[in-house]
Amino acid sequence: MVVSIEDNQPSSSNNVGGSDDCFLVVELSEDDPLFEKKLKLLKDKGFGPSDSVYLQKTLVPHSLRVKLDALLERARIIHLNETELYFGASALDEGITEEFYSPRNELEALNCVLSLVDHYSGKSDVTNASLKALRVAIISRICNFGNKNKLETEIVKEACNSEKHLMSWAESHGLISKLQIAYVEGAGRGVLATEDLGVGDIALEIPISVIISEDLVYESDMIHILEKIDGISAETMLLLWSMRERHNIDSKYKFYFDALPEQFNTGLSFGVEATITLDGTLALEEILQAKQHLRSEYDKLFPALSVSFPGLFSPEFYTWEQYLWACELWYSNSMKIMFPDGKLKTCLIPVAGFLNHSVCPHILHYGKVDSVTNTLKFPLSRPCNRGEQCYLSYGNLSSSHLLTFYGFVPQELNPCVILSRLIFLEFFIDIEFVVDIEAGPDCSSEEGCQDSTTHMVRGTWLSVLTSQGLFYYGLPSPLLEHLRNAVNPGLHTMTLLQESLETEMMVLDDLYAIFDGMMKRLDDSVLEDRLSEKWDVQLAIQYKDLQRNIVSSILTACQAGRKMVTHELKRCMDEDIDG
Ligand SMILES: C[S@@+](CC[C@H](N)C(=O)[O-])C[C@H]1O[C@@H](n2cnc3c(N)ncnc32)[C@H](O)[C@@H]1O
Repeated sequence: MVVSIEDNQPSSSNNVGGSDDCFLVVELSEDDPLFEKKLKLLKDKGFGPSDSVYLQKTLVPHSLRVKLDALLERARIIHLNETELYFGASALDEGITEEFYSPRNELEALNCVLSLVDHYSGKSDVTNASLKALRVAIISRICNFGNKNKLETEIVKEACNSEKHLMSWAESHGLISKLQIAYVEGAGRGVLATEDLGVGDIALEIPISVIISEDLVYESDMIHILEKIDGISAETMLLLWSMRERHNIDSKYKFYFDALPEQFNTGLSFGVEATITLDGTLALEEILQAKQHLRSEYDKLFPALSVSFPGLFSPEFYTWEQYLWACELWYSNSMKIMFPDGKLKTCLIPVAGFLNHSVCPHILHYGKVDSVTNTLKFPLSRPCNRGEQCYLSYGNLSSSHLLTFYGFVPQELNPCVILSRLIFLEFFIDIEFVVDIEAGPDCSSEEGCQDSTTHMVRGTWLSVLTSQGLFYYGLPSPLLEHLRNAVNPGLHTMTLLQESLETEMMVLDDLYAIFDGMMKRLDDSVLEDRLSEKWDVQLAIQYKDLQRNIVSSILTACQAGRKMVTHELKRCMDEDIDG
């Protein structure tokens, strides 16, 4: 995505003038992997790939709001990720005017427009008063948005010595932090703002000298053995390096390793009972496959390496359990960082590794080392008040992925927020899951075949109906389209004619059957005292509850749809009889 500014002054022909007037352009980059889909969406809304929004020198508040909305509408589409695009498109196709697609997308869009304004305002010869007013309006929207999506954090206890030592060590290497570590309810450690932080403030600035990257393996005595292993990745080398370094009392990173938990409690460590509890869910397959894959990777390396090089790969440090621990560490704590040499490396980042995940994060833009300061900066995209927990987004990850590799189930958004908006899109990643449905005959011709074979659904909680009433039911259009095509490949336009309605009924019946089968597999055996269960069983129950809620809301949507279609079919037939 490119955000650009058009410096051209308006020509006299378009009847605007004055050297302090300006154009702001939100531009869709042709390099965007989702370019075609976003372009279509932009066009559907009557926009182009790089529309200019003209800003007069001064604007009355109402006009300013209109301009900001115009910029935001485009910026939202340009910043959609694949999942948001999938669901967002359905709402737009059906004429639902959506306030926003997801908290992350809204913050991206607001920050994109903000950077546009800041870039333009930074020009020494610009004295456009509207730019200043626009900036104030954007910041105010960001603050309001953040306040609506605020998550309360319950502090369990202060940081322990291991975390305090890590902080002091990192500071001695140049860390600048406006955050402090604490134990928070439900997420182990987290970080809290030590002062009121505003948009653009740097919450953390981490010198690269404390970052753990593949460079350390290349400098280590292991490298001459590791580089002889056919096809070994930098990540696997790091995994093996960290398994030994963890026990090295002279390690430069001792304070980092000392502050890591003995056990990570992700889905990869689930015991038998928790695994059984997951029966019928999508996460079960993901966990079993991931574990099987890791075990086969381990078996390729061990005990062979320990037998051949016991000095480097001591058997006591390279057990399967310790390998799994290192996998969990890297899956749940690593970040991909771009270094000044242009290389993208998977890294462990002391202190930043205490940032927990949220769908409405404070930090959106990080991940590129500043080549001037040789530091990694974590700037805020929305304010974080003193004492408030500061969050990051771990990315566009499904709930089964979060369970498997991070060991938590995302929390639903506040139900009041949901009800007040009466729309399903906000649920986004929290309740999304993937259903494999056999690909339609035309899928091979479409770009990104994965899209065509994998469909996503999410709970609607409320059945959303469009102004047209039919053919939507709060379910994503790409999924409905796919099923329509499978049921009746010749049918191209949806009308209220009998053939369309019968197709619709079959689609809804198929969907109902799929999800009804899924619901039956998600038995709801109530566990009397959940808190007395082990951590993994509790987590599995939480995940299963979430899945059940989603499936239940989809079944409700299907039922409501079937009722409507039955009604329309009856009307259609009555009209036929009446002639
Ligand atoms: C990068 S670490 C964050 C620091 C971590 N809380 C700790 O105590 O070290 C990622 C881990 O934090 C926990 N976590 C992160 N976000 C969470 C959330 N929203 N809810 C619950 N746990 C979360 C999970 O255990 C996850 O594997």
